Amino acid sequence: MEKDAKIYIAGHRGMVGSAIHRKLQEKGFTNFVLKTSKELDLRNQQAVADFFENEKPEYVFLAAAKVGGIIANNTYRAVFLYENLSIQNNVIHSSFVNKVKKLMFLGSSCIYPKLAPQPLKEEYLLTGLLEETNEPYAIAKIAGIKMCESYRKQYGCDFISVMPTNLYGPNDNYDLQKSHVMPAMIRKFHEAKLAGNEAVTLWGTGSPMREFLHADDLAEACVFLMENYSEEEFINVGTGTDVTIKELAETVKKVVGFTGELIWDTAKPDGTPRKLMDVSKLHAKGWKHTIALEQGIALAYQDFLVHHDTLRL
Ligand SMILES: NC(=O)c1ccc[n+]([C@@H]2O[C@H](COP(=O)([O-])OP(=O)(O)OC[C@H]3O[C@@H](n4cnc5c(N)ncnc54)[C@H](OP(=O)(O)O)[C@@H]3O)[C@@H](O)[C@H]2O)c1
Ligand SMILES: C[C@@H]1O[C@H](OP(=O)(O)OP(=O)(O)OC[C@H]2O[C@@H](n3cnc4c(=O)[nH]c(N)nc43)[C@H](O)[C@@H]2O)[C@@H](O)[C@H](O)[C@@H]1O
Repeated sequence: MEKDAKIYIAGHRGMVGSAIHRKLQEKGFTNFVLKTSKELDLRNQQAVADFFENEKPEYVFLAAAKVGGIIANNTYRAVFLYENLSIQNNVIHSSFVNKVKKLMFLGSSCIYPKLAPQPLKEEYLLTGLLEETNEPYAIAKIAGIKMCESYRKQYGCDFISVMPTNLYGPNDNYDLQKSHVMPAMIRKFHEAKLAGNEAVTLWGTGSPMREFLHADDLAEACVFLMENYSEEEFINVGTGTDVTIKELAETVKKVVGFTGELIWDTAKPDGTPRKLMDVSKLHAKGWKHTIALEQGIALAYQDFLVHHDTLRL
């Protein structure tokens, strides 16, 4: 990517899009096209077609999506399927029509079968049944992977897909009904500490295992892969290590400084028992994460405190 190349970051106000924007600026890129969902609703096919025809971006990071934690995915199943399919279909097809030089589609580790062997190798895609709570979202993400693969095969487009593991960091969503586990824990422990509560209630049994990558690490990987990866097969992005949700809770509790008890609400779903990424392909390409989990949680908590008034709560 040339330093003055015209870059469109779809979803630049979200956690991932804003991290990619910061990383590109840090690396000296200057020419961005940025639109909020109010300015350009990516579900609207004609609006997206007009935008690409007028702006002619050269590079596209597709980080706009309907995103949420386990309960949001399970509750708004139709919304997650319809909106994600619409957004990605419109952006990927318009990128083809308007001869975008390169596009990156962001998927998620939930594309893998629920009971796939661990760690998850890229070749395990479509080898078994998906986790029930996020099947519609995962189906949309798999369709996005196949869009990029098919546009490359049929039309020769340089469209790549990256599959990030569970993420956290600045600009995360802290709405307790819709968020992922990390922002939920940060907010719950913080508010319980301030209120002097004796216990915090968390979801499920605490036994599932999850891998966590800081959004700034992901953004660095995305810029690296945009510049160094042009293969048909998608690529996993993660740390290669995971923790139980109980272990995560203990670490977040320590960082936030909450000293009370944990209550596990087992009426809430656990989701996939484990989804640890195999990151050997990414490491072989020359990229490795740098932010350790406890350090990353401290950074995220700091950001939560500083930007509390403007966060999605
Ligand atoms: N968070 C995770 O743990 C995680 C893990 C793996 C993969 N990912 C992937 O990373 C990508 C970004 O996720 P994120 O966590 O950054 O989500 P996020 O913070 O919720 O940001 C999503 C962004 O998408 C934009 N958007 C949503 N609907 C839109 C629409 N109809 N038109 C235009 N823009 C729209 C929103 O723009 P406005 O702010 O302007 O409304 C928002 O800023 C997604 O593809 C997600 O699947 C996330
Ligand atoms: C990355 C995303 O991961 C999502 O799966 P997934 O890791 O289970 O999503 P999370 O919502 O992060 O939940 C991870 C684990 O943490 C538990 N958990 C404990 N307390 C809480 C809490 O207060 N809030 C939340 N949200 N969880 C909590 C939850 O039951 C689950 O076992 C998928 O639904 C998406 O499709 C996407 O792939």
